[in-house]
Amino acid sequence: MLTSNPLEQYILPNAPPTVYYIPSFLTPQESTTLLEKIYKTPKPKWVSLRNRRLQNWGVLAGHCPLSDPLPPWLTAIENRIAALGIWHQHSHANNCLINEYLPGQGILPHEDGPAFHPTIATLSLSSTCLLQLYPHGQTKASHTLFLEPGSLLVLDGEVYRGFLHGIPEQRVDVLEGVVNPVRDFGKEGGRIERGTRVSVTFRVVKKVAKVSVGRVFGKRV
Ligand SMILES: O=C(O)CCC(=O)C(=O)O
Ligand SMILES: [Fe+2]
Repeated sequence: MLTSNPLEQYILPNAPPTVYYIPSFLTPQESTTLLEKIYKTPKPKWVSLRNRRLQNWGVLAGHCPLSDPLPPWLTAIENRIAALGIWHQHSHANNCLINEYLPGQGILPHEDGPAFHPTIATLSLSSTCLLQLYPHGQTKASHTLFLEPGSLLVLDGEVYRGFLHGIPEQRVDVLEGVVNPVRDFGKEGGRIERGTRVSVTFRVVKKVAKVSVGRVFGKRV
């Protein structure tokens, strides 16, 4: 079948619009290089939280978009992602959040919120995990995705705005009703042990609102 948009073949039809999942987006060499760079980063760059640790690169929400470019090793991989055309009018991401989860760690259901353009692109490295979607106001997940190392997941539009996403804090994932193909990782009901997983999430921090000249000095002109 001819499709006008090469990304269309990666849409998950059983997920809310629009989830793209590309299983082997990274080559093994790209994955290795990315992990080496992440672990070579000086220790103070890591921020430790209760259930994961993270590095935040590029523009931070509320900061000037020109303030802090991504480092070249992230720009190289972002260029590959941007070539898919996922950032719409923005053309490139300007923020990258790197999360490291030990087995049993995860991230509670949350939304990334209005500070970002409503598209997220996440690379998974080193371990598989489940990512669950929760319609706003519901505590039960409506959709479960299986993320394998080397994959790229893109959440765009309605699924970004109308759903929370979370990674269950568990050491073993059970393949139950997963909405994307799990290939040779297991069958329905199969159990998969988590290893240490690293995710690399690119986003576009929206332009900070311009402060009017008259208000800079605390009064209107
Ligand atoms: O690790 C992931 O795949 C998701 C990370 C995430 O949702 C976040 O940092 O906001
Ligand atoms: Fe998130």
